[in-house]
Amino acid sequence: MVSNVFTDSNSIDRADDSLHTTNLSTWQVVGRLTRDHLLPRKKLLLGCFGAMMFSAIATGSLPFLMQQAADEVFLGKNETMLYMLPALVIVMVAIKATSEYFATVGQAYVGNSIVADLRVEMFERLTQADLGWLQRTHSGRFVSSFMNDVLAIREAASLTIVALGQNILKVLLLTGSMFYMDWRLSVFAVIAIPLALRVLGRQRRRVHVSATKTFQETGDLGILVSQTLTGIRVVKAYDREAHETERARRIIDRTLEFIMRSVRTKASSGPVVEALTGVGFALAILYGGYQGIHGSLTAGQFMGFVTAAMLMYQPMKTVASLQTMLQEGVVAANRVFGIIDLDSKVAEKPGALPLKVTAGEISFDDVSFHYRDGEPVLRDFSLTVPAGKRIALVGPSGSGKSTVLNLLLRFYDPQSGQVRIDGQDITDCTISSVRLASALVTQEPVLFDDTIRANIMYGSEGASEEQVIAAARAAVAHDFIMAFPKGYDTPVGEAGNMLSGGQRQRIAFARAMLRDAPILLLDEPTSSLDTEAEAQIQEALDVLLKGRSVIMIAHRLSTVKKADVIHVMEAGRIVESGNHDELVARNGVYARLHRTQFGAESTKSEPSDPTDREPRARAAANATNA
Ligand SMILES: Nc1ncnc2c1ncn2[C@@H]1O[C@H](COP(=O)(O)OP(=O)(O)OP(=O)(O)O)[C@@H](O)[C@H]1O
Repeated sequence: MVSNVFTDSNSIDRADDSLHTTNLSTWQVVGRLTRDHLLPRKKLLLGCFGAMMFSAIATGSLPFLMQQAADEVFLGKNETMLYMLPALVIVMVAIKATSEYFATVGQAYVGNSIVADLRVEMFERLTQADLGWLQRTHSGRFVSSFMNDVLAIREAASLTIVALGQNILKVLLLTGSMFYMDWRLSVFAVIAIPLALRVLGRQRRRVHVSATKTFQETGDLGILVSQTLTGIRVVKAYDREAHETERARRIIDRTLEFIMRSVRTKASSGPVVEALTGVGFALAILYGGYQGIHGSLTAGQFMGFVTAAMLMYQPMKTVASLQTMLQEGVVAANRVFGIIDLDSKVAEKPGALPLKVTAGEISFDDVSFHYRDGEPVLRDFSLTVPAGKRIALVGPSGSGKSTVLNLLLRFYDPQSGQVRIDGQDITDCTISSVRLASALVTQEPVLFDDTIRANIMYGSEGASEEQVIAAARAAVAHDFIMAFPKGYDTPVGEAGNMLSGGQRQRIAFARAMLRDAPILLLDEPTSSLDTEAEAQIQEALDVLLKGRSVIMIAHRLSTVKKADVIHVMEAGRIVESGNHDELVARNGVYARLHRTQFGAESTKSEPSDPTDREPRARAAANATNA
């Protein structure tokens, strides 16, 4: 059954999961958690350990009190002790209870603050990670690390603290008292421990494998949930609900199987230690009893020893099975550290200075770039955008248009050549100053689940209410915003789904307007809209373009015509440049695109007449809405 589980062809194809995990051993993980997260909290930890020590001492004193009770009260008939011993027991139990309370709260605080630290570190790392790396990995995998992996690490950290602070101390104290009482008996009691450790080593490896699979499957479930909900319209339209549910069921079944493998192995580690040490314990009783009959061992000594041995077994079981119990935490930590340790390829040079934008001239000089080795995307690409001018990039799908914007925003750095803004190589400048120089408007407007105001102010947090309203007015958005009962405080819903496409795009324009960057990058902001919505945003687009250096990726004739120069890209190079009429007259790539891509919009009449595009745009819009 398990082998089927491993080889199920319906599992989700994980995008190179090994990329995101480190390969640290149990003790390396414990060492790193101790160094990075436990030692910085050493005062609190010392408090915890102090509380644990009191608890251990109080626990360790109980066998002695038992011994005294047997020897002094029962055999010695000592009445003073009859009253003293219960009082002492109450004091010790009170110390034990109080110190255990503080130890538990302190330990939970440490564990949960490690979770908080790791979540912040991962989030920071993810927001700074290279786009290429992020795009190769499904977001569900990251969500799973945030939700599940860190909790497993917390358990591992708690186990380590308890094992180190409480149980090891208890084991040492109780073993000390056992050896103090009778060393020969003690040797019998601990004789089987080395054998137990060997068996546990094998179990540790089994748990490690199951835990790895469990986390992968849990990540897959996250991916499946997120992609099913994102594509729910297509899932329903293609009648795939049952298929997706079946896929989810298989992943959930596999996860259950792997969890149960871990649980079975871990659950058996306690009994394994118990069975093996029980043999030693039986030998100790045999030897102790023999000594009681034939030797000098008193009943009190024997009872004290037996109490110490019994009290020692539970903490010893915990310490001995620690490696096995820690495996889930180790696997989870390797996944989390894989994210935290990630190096960005786009890095700031030491001593990088902020970009100084004077006029906003952009130039690409002999830029070559590839995402994957051996698959060039831009080849010796050169382009100049004079300050305040608008250029349009057109070209077949995959010709590298979006890549040009990616490089200008430093989402990636080119392998050779330079990208310059006002003569400064942007790889010599700080990343944030380069990104602040541009405002990006994407094909699909990106809105966050917040109010309209927050969405407009995204990236311009210091803006005043008047500035927000002015930006919205310029983007021809103010009137429709005010028509909502809550105005600017209207929530836009997940990804803005409570607004229409045209409204979303105008909010995105208002955001870019408020940002007021000297460079504007447009990734065909009208292509996802139908003709009516497109007509609504043309006016807003005209205001947005005014006075900026603009690179626009254009699929629509109406957008292309707003450019001063049109550059035609093919296979990572500019192959033609000019204005619309020149390029059509040349009868080259542009003319072909004009006929096939946006030319279809205009075959019936005047090319720039947007109403001629209606049937195609409607069809496209209907397809999107399907
Ligand atoms: N993150 C990525 N990793 C690997 N390859 C990529 C990545 N992004 C784009 N590519 C590849 O680079 C090439 C150029 O892509 P790009 O998105 O720049 O083209 P485009 O001209 O903007 O296309 P479209 O008009 O379809 O949006 C394509 O072959 C694409 O498959």
